[in-house]
Amino acid sequence: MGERSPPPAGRRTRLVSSLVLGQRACEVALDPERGALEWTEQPQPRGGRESCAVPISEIIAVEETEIDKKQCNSGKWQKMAKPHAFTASRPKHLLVYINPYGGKKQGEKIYEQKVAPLFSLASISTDVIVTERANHARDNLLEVNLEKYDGVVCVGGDGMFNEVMHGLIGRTQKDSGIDQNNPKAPLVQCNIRIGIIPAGSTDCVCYSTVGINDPVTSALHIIVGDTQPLDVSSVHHHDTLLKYFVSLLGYGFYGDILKDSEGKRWMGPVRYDLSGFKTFLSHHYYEGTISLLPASHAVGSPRDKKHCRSGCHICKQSKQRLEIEQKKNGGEIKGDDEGEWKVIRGKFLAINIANISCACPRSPKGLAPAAHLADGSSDLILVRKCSRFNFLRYLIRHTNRDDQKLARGESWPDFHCGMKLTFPSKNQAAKGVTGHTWPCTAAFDFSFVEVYRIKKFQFTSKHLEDGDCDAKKMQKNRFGHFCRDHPACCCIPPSSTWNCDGETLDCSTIEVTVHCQLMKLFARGIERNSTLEAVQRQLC
Ligand SMILES: CCCCCCCCCCCCC/C=C/[C@@H](O)[C@H](COP(=O)(O)O)NC(=O)CCCCCCCCCCCCCCC
Ligand SMILES: Nc1ncnc2c1ncn2[C@@H]1O[C@H](COP(=O)(O)OP(=O)(O)O)[C@@H](O)[C@H]1O
Ligand SMILES: [Ca+2]
Repeated sequence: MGERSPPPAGRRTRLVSSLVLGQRACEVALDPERGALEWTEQPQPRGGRESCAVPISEIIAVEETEIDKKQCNSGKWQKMAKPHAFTASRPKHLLVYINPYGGKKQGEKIYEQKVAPLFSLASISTDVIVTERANHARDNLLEVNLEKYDGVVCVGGDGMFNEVMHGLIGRTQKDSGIDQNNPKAPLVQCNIRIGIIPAGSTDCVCYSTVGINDPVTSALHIIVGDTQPLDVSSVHHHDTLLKYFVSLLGYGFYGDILKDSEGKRWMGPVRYDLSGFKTFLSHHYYEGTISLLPASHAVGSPRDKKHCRSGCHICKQSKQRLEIEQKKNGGEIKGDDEGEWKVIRGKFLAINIANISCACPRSPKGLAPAAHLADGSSDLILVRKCSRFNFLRYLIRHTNRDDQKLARGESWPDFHCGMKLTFPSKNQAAKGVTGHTWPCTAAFDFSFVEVYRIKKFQFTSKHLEDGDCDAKKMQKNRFGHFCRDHPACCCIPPSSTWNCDGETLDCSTIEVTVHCQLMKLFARGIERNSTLEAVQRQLC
């Protein structure tokens, strides 16, 4: 570095130099206008030169090599004094919790092999705690001195993330004198960021906020200090806080899968498939009453085709709204009870509340593809009693992967309804073919599925409304032939359990409130795949 080309009038100096990358000579430029480091290969004899650029804010470390090998330590790269000081928002000290039993039990290995070397390269110091029991991380966070850390990292799945989040939310409310058991209490935002290194069974929070469950990608988001605000919902039973959740609160299908899978943890992530198959066959439905308060402030609907992406303007609007409200109320965020409650009674196979899309490798678009990470609302999905065949059609639509790249002339089979999506070849395009019909793959396009964007929710199971279990009915159901609706089982379970970020809740009667942007993650949301989204827009 060092050579200067004269700056054009009104522009800042562009530093240009030559660099040897392996055997190839490159021209390297530091462009202050674009805030990027660019390098271009010197033209090859047979033509063609490749150009690359990296934003300065995303450079992890700068290292120097000595030209005179005698002077250097066996030719090793030398670290500069402050290689991490590229932007102010980068963490320098992190507190790391590893669940050694999450997912395929690879948490410690993933951290040691893939993450720790990157943290060290970026000069991040860490205190690492390998958990010894469930709730170890949560309890530790309630008393540890957090002031010395710039963030907390959890290595594990959604359950582990949920635990760390409880520790931080609990700590923040305790320090501010807020009673978490009061469902109407204005909660105080947590300013310390959480980074998730995926090493669990579903990794839905990581996948939905980063776009992939890859430990290295997550580590890089932590290192460069990305910030992604996140909605959190609280679940109360009368005046007792049961839990907070970020991904899914599910009753019926997902509650039953979780309950069944609890004893199969030794199997690892496959436990969910096995319990899923079993739960699918049992085909239980549950009766109850739902009350919901629509998210009148929310822009958009659960059926939108425009999904929450990096820099989402809907989430930005929510942030502005929140800041105005905080200024008005002296820093507090008051619960918003405005609007008219809607009451729905019925028999449901599944009641799902998704705070975020709930995208994960099993369902790349998620249960609620249009849900936003930080808009202060959740998407409520009600799947009413229907045939097994229809429920299977609904489930299969979640496996849709239409966010993958498609090359010209390539198609991918849509086994859901027997149609194929094809990106037109150049010849076809020249003849005006824009692509085959976009298949009808929305999981919500069924008469037995309803969706709502909500800010509050209540549920009471029918058997509790009726004054609990009718003894005669329960006795009758001991004999399979009395069980008309469930020929394959010997009793109708009166109620299911709630699956709350992968943990079961003991109460079925609950009250849910969405807390806009209560947490912050080291992430930046899912980045746009411009090529693909352009194709989709063309075809739709
Ligand atoms: C026929 C195939 C149908 C596949 C349907 C896939 C839908 C997947 C939706 C997943 C939503 C996940 C929401 C996130 C929940 C997590 O927070 C939570 C905790 O995660 P952690 O273990 O990492 O701590 N994970 C879970 O609750 C697990 C959800 C289990 C989803 C597996 C569902 C498999 C269903 C298989 C049905 C088989 C039907 C076969 C019929 C012939
Ligand atoms: N050392 C430990 N022993 C047992 N359970 C633990 C330990 N550390 C964390 N847990 C609990 O394990 C549960 C599941 O962890 P998670 O990392 O989400 O794995 P998975 O994705 O496989 O469910 C969480 O609820 C967490 O509280
Ligand atoms: Ca949301």
